[in-house]
Amino acid sequence: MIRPEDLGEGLLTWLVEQRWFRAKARGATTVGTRGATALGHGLQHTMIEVDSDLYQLPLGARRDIPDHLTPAVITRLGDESVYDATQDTELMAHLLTLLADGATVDGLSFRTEPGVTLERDLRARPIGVEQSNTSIVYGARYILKLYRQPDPGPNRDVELHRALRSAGTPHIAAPLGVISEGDLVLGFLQEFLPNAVEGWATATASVRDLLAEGDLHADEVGGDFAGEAHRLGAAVADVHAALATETGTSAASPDEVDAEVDAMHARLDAALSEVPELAARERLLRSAFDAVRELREPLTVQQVHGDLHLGQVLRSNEGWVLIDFEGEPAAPLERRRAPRSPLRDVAAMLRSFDYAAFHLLGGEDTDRQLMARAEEWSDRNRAAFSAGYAEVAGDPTEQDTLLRALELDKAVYEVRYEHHNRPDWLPIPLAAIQRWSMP
Ligand SMILES: Nc1ncnc2c1ncn2[C@@H]1O[C@H](COP(=O)(O)OP(=O)(O)O)[C@@H](O)[C@H]1O
Ligand SMILES: O=P(O)(O)O[C@H]1O[C@H](CO)[C@@H](O[C@H]2O[C@H](CO)[C@@H](O)[C@H](O)[C@H]2O)[C@H](O)[C@H]1O
Repeated sequence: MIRPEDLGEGLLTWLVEQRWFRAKARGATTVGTRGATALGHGLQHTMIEVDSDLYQLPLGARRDIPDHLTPAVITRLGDESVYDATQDTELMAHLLTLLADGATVDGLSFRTEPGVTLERDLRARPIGVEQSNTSIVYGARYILKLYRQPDPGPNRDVELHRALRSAGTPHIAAPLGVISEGDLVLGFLQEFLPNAVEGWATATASVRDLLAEGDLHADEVGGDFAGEAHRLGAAVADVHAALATETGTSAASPDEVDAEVDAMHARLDAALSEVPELAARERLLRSAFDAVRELREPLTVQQVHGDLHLGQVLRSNEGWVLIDFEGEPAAPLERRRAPRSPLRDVAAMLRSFDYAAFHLLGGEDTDRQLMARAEEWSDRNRAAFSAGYAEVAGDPTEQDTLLRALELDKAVYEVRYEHHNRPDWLPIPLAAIQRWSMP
């Protein structure tokens, strides 16, 4: 068995470089083993505790490392290189076999969903996209997501996919199997959509088309996205309706509404302390949040996606599919599981249209004509999305006070997110907040 403690500084240095390692600012100082299971074929499943956080780290070790595995090497131990096994196609193929067998190895169980029989011997490949976890694709049939920092208890991604599957919505990738250890869900196998394209890629291609055509309007260029935006709105509304049927809805009490508004103010406080440029808009933001306290209609809450944006929707041959129901990254488990207004997802997607429209333009001295075009694209697609949503689950624009507060709250969240992760993109949410404040 490989003991992570024996990998020393090499492991600590490697960990902080991984996209999925969450405590980057704090760094990694100590590593301990919380579980190690030999799964056969040289694959070792390992749970490590880095300082006080639990991570999943499948490991492999070889004397001679083939070229394609060199980037996965963590460090050397004796005469072997120890590496991240998620990048080893042979070892990952073995995981599919364990799932197909319904195996149990020590405490780890590999189970398919009821009625699912898996195809075996499919070629495994790491998906190789930027993501918070690590996913492996099998043939063109399945995708397995290994949660890098699994939460104890029911896994929201799995539970909500199961609920949506049972409601029969076509707007998800079917759940096919789960790898777990006790109450920790470690892996989730789903149908892979081979020809699907991320919403962000198609939307931003459309924006590029428009910006390249200085004289044409958004509805005149070849890559107009409004039809897709409309269908996406309807798909999100269908998912909300299905979640409401399967997991219920309730009316938030006045105290709960107050708590929600207090949380918006608290997020703003945190953002203000890090990004002083926001101070000029503080009054506008606080009054938009407080307006929610005065709403007359009861606030309906239910399970929602929780982290919706154009990178979380795929356009498949059959239509739009929503993925990744884990909820807002980095939010505490309780907050991710709590029922929320479905307008949170709507607001988040509206923000995403704004991002897609403006992400190419950057700072303040941008060409006015291009800014006007981007705004036109954003308005057109936001309206189309809302209209598509309205056809299935009620018009979100009729709740404009709530929608405005939720969009601004999301923009404040994005200010912090960009400040920490992509400072070059900070002007996008800042400029959006600035535009709102204009008459
Ligand atoms: N069912 C699927 N079919 C095809 N591609 C998928 C599927 N699910 C996810 N993907 C691809 O994998 C990427 C990461 O998936 P996601 O569930 O968002 O992982 P993470 O939680 O790590 O961000 C997505 O952006 C998408 O490109
Ligand atoms: O995809 P994640 O679940 O990790 O979500 C986080 O990262 C997103 C960026 O990858 C971030 O989304 C923001 O940028 C998107 C463009 O890259 C844009 O479409 C979104 O509207 C915007 O919020 C998301 O906020 C964050 O939680």
